[in-house]
Amino acid sequence: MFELRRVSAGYGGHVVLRDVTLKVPPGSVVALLGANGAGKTTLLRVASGLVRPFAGQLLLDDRDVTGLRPHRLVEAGVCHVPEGRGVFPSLTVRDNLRMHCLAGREEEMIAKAIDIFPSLGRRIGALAGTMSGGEQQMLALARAYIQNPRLALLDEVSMGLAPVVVDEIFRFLEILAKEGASLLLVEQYVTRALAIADYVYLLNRGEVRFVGEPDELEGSDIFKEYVGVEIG
Ligand SMILES: Nc1ncnc2c1ncn2[C@@H]1O[C@H](COP(=O)(O)OP(=O)(O)OP(=O)(O)O)[C@@H](O)[C@H]1O
Repeated sequence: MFELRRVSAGYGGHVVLRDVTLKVPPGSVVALLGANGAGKTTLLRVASGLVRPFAGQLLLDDRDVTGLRPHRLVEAGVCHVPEGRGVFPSLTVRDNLRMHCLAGREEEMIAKAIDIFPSLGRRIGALAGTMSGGEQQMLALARAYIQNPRLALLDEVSMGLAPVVVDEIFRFLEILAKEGASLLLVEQYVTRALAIADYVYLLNRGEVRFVGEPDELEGSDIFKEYVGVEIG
């Protein structure tokens, strides 16, 4: 179980998250929804150790991991696929993948990446920056996948991509979850996120306004109230 317990966080003196409690049970998919600026990206940054909370705790299997450096959280199985992907454009696909491989297991782990996204195999020697947005996103996801994450933090991973690529990415997310990873998913395609989610959190101005199962949200006006549009 991964948990943010009563977390407040932000940047400098600017408070973005206020007293946020959020739980990601083992093997579950949690969708984190909210309007632009609600604090979703900040919450993922807190979860991966990039932003240190002002108050509150991060717990991983009841162990207090608050204040651990990001690489320690990676070692504990927390993988962050950030907004903007974070791939290195001037490195090849192979070298982007190699940076996330364990010593001595490079070939096996790269094969695993190609197996899940065959198009990466066809571009293995290409510079990442020369690939399409969809291929770069697949590379970012493959880097997380080959590390066998226990918790994947996924920030708008389908943003700006063609529908056929979005389909492939959602198929991948289902495989990732079936293989046992927990997912914390920030996603603009709300209906698609709800279709694979076990639980939903709705964030508004840095506070949690709703926690429940997707069915409960679909039947209520609360999404429209805080996000300003109907679910769709
Ligand atoms: N590095 C930063 N320094 C200062 N303020 C920031 C920084 N990043 C985000 N903010 C502010 O924090 C607030 C929440 O931003 P955040 O990106 O977490 O929201 P979000 O829900 O992910 O929004 P979006 O859907 O637009 O990405 C906003 O007011 C934003 O301007």
